[in-house]
Amino acid sequence: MRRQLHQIPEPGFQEFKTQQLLLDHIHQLPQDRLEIRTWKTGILVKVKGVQPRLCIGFRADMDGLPIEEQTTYPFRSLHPGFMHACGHDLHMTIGFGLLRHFAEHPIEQDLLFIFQPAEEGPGGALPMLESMEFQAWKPDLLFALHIAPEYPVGTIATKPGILFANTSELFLDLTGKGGHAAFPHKANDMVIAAAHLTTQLQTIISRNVDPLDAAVITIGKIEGGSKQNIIAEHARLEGTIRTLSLDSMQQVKKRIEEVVRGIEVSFQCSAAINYGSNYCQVYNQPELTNEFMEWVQKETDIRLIACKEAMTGEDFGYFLEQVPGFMIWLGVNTPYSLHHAQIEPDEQAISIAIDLFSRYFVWLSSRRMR
Ligand SMILES: CC(=O)N[C@@H](CCC[C@H](N)C(=O)O)C(=O)O
Repeated sequence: MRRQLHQIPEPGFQEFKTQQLLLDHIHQLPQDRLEIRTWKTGILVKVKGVQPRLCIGFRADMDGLPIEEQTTYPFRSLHPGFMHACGHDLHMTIGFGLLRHFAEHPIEQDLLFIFQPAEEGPGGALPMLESMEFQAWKPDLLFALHIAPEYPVGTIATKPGILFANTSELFLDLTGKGGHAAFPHKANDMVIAAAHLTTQLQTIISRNVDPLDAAVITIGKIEGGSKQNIIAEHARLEGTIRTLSLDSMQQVKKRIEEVVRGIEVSFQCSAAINYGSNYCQVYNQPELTNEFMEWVQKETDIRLIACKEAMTGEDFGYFLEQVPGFMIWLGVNTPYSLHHAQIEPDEQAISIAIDLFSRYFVWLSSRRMR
């Protein structure tokens, strides 16, 4: 299933084939305890418990990334320019594996499996959370995982409290006066303005943010100009801001606005700032997370790492604002990072995660019954 999903990566809110493939598999399961709803390109599946007193949820994200795949896989992406380079194909397969397990072996409690679109952007969690479909089935506890290239298979990592950062997308459009390459004094070159802006943005991190309160600005894409001998009238920078505190997010945005105003003056151009979508931090409910970490150490052979927080973003944070739960990293042992065209996560991690969460849900279910 992971390999089928890997071949059809789709951008956020366009996960049509992904949704259909998941639905085809879900419809093949024993249906007597299942209730299935779709929401946009997402899916919610409830597994009715034997004597339910609460509902335990698991969320998997569904979208791919605009990356041209360069893996050695025989099952490479069939969608040119798109790739599952953030492990959502594994996340969905693990979600489905858990769903299949509990459709065949129901437990006391109700379970909710959430297949959520658009995690990479513009963010499916918040609108899904607000939807009638989700609110009608809102779980009492909710869990998720994310693959971690740097950890060996058989390892998980997590921590109570903040796990992932606050994020904001960043889009900057610079407009000046184009012209002939030979007459720079008669134009306002937006390639030069973009180059200065890119480096000045980094001084916000190094000079304006408390070094003990981590923040990141990454410009991942620059576009500008149309030909080598034409001075560019327009340039566009696309990036993302990450901060551990909301105060730093506000401070960074304020400084970006000041730096951009300076660029307008020094390069005699106009600039537009758009912050795109924002995600709140992923905050693991401390009691539940500590309890889970103790349980893993006592009851499983999994190697547990008490990790530090990371500057990754995840719209799962919005779910955790409303429902207690946590997220963990799942070791998949690959030398390439998330969002890299050559990432090849070890598929053995899939069954390890299914086994881990199925045992945890059974334990949680009987424990919460007492
Ligand atoms: C786990 C992961 O890689 N998540 C993404 C979330 C992206 C949020 C948004 N589109 C942004 O770029 O700010 C990440 O890049 O951390």
